[in-house]
Amino acid sequence: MPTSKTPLRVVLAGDHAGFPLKSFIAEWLSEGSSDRPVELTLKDCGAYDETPSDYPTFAIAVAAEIVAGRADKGILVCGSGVGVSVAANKVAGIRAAVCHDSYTAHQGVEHDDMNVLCVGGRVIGPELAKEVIKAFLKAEYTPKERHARRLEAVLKLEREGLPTS
Ligand SMILES: O=C(CO)[C@H](O)[C@H](O)[C@H](O)COP(=O)(O)O
Repeated sequence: MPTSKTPLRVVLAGDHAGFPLKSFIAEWLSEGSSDRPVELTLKDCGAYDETPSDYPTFAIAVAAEIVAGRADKGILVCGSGVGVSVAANKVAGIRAAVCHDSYTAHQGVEHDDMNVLCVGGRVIGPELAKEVIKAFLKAEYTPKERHARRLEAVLKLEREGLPTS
């Protein structure tokens, strides 16, 4: 994670169904926008128009940036947020969730170390999306013992699969 002096590295992507909202988000978070919630750099991995496309492509693009250490947090947009979250969560190291309210968006980071926020472009409008994204980007994981214990159990499941007994 960045220090207070380092900009947050954010990666954004979405399919055709998410394209209108993703475009709005990209413009809002772009360099030069006066309204950005935190210091950040933004990488936009597409889609770049509403030509029908497949959401796993974009979940993979965002997950790859995070797993490679080139981004700190990701934002994915599809029709409902579900497709991209299901796909992104298949990647080790990704903790993605659909959030359409700001409490879930910040609590998911604080308790669960969520690193990818998924939103549905056919579900929420741009102003609510801004509130949700603002909460997500500003939040930091709180390494309390109970959160760390639960997160470690999740990471063990990711590493080892289901317990045999
Ligand atoms: O929203 C989704 C699933 O919950 C998907 O990720 C896609 O965005 C959606 O299925 C696209 O729908 P379309 O009918 O192909 O436009």
